[in-house]
Amino acid sequence: MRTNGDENEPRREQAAMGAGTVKRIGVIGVGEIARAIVTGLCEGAVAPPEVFLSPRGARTAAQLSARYEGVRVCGGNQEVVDRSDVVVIAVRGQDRHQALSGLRVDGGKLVVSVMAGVGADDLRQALGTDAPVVRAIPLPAVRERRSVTVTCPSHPVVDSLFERLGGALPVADEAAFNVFSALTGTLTAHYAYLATLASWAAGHGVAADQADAYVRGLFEGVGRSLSDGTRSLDQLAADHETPGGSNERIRTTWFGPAGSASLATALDGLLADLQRP
Ligand SMILES: NC(=O)C1=CN([C@@H]2O[C@H](COP(=O)(O)OP(=O)(O)OC[C@H]3O[C@@H](n4cnc5c(N)ncnc54)[C@H](OP(=O)(O)O)[C@@H]3O)[C@@H](O)[C@H]2O)C=CC1
Repeated sequence: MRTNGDENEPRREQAAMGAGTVKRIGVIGVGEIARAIVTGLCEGAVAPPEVFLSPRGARTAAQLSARYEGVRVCGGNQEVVDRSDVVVIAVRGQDRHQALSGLRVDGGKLVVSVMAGVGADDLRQALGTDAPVVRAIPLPAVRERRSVTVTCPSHPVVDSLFERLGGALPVADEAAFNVFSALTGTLTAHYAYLATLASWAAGHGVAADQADAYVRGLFEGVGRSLSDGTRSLDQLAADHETPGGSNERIRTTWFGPAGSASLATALDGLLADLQRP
């Protein structure tokens, strides 16, 4: 695994040169995460893969095929499978039966599922295939080839595919995979936290645009400090805190043991649901 940051520039260049082995990628379910994956693979790439898209969602598929030369929209999901070496399943979990029923996927294909909460066995059964099934957790920043994607099980072709999009983090089993999946469920709470800070400031008479810009700037700085892997997360917190000062006050009064426990309980509940067969 590699981390985000400027040290990744050579890797982005390598990605832009089209390094990697997958030549034909199919995508069933062309929504937001599919758009990010296809954009990351194709934008500025010298030798991007051929990409075959399902006819749904039509609007995004049409936009991607208009923008990138090697991207085509197929007449149906079976055609996507037939034309591809690697098939990415990117429908919502509840749509998988409709999207996959009746599909023939021979054992020579490689299936990559990005659906949250759908186990590999479940998917293999739904497809009635003995093709290898790899689960992955791409995030929207794969669009800029800046996000590490957790994969399970490790597969050289899939890992190299996600290396092109910012990095691959293969994990040993689906239990670990689900823990990482639960972590990704915390992202929008983070944005909501920032929005709450800005709105609190505006509520105290600060111009809303100034509050918004200031909060963004504060946390961009925090984000940059995370790329310093030599300091633990606890150390980073301590380094930002004066004993008895404002940060310690807010951390201990608002996010004390009860706050931590409440977050852990929410994560435990999410994990239990992700593990449910
Ligand atoms: N968004 C994210 O950040 C991430 C999402 N995921 C996972 O990716 C999956 C998709 O999420 P997301 O992209 O946000 O969802 P979207 O709703 O944006 O995209 C899902 C797409 O699936 C299409 N679809 C529905 N039924 C079929 C079908 N029968 N055949 C082909 N395509 C179909 C929909 O088409 P239509 O528009 O025509 O209904 C839609 O375009 C989910 O399982 C989610 O858990 C994983 C990691 C991150």
